Amino acid sequence: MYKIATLNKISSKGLERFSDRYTVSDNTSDAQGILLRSQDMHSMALPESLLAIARAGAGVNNIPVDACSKKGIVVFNTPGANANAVKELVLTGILMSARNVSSAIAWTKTLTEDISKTVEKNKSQFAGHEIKGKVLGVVGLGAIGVMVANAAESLGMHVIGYDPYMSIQSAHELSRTVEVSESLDLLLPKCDYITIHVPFMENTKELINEKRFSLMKDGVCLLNFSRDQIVSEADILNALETGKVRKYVTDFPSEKFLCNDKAICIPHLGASTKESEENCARMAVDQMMDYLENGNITNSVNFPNCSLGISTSMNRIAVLNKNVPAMLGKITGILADMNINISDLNNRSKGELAYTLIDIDSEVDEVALKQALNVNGIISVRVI
Ligand SMILES: NC(=O)c1ccc[n+]([C@@H]2O[C@H](COP(=O)([O-])OP(=O)(O)OC[C@H]3O[C@@H](n4cnc5c(N)ncnc54)[C@H](O)[C@@H]3O)[C@@H](O)[C@H]2O)c1
Ligand SMILES: O=C(O)CC[C@@H](O)C(=O)O
Repeated sequence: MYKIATLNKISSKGLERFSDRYTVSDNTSDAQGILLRSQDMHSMALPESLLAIARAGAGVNNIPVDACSKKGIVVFNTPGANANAVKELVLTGILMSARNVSSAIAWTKTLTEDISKTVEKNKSQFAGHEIKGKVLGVVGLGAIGVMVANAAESLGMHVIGYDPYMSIQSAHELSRTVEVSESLDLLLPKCDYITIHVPFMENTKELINEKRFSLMKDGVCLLNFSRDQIVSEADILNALETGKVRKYVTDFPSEKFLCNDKAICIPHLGASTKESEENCARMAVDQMMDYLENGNITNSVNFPNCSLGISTSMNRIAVLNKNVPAMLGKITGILADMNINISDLNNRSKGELAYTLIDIDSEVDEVALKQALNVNGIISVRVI
């Protein structure tokens, strides 16, 4: 039996995929797997039993990924599974800002009498502009950025994108007519709207700051559906105050934005659609089960993708190790010394980490194997 703990509400469309070999609860003690959405795990003690964490979503900044790598805990996310939901809310944000929708609705709700006359007399204060022909800058051309760029183009916007690490898949999916900028600083002065779609990491912390605001057009609209700390709070508040930024549409409200008329605050709803929650949950559960039952890794953010398909051999050995020279030779040498015959093997690396899956046709003494493989560079060993 495998024990799975959920830290957030995970769609039943995902949870129902667990077979009767699994129990699911919110109790993390003795859990082999954790499923979560945005719950912050940084101050949580990781149970010794934990083998994998699956984030039903894209961002993993709520998970202590480095600590997990050291302990041999594989961290998964669900790339692209919620991208369409975010794209639709970003377009909503652009249109709401262009047509002053949120302030207009708030004003309309204050009306008490003679409503149609008052509306016609005063509506001009909320007159907006069309987005057709306006320039949109998309920072980060991953799953969400590419969808936003393509959709905005089809609404008549001219789109400029920037992503120094764009994947082949994104390059393939991005509309040919989207202009690709060589640098962020060259993109900023050209845009009427700028939308951020990069992950939150050390090098994207306050990516949008005072210096970057100074490069933008006066009256630009900034949209942040990525993470709060990618935009400097003090600097965006100042930019709203001076009028450099006309509107800030954010999925990450804080006290200071709630009382600012120029901020359109959304309560982290980017991924909150039935479809997206189901997609993320299905993908997270499938990846978790394939890892626990077969040792296969798909869409991990710390360990490499590696598969030997469904396990049909007598035993499968899964070794998480450091990506240093001679590891594979060491592992296979130890198996040879134990008179274990290898029938299939896959070894993959990603940055400083590597993973080796080995199918064997014989029984194995798990305790003796783990003892023999307790050598420098090996993080963990599992017999499946
Ligand atoms: N609001 C929400 O509910 C919601 C939902 C999903 C994702 N997100 C956030 O959006 C982020 C992006 O999601 P995604 O699914 O598109 O992820 P993704 O990994 O597909 O795309 C991120 C892109 O950013 C690029 N990038 C990284 N650093 C960059 C930099 N300095 N400048 C420009 N580009 C850079 C990467 O190369 C990648 O192509 C997530 O990490 C998450 O924080 C929020
Ligand atoms: O789970 C959510 O609601 C938000 C997910 C989102 O922030 C993500 O990074 O995928």
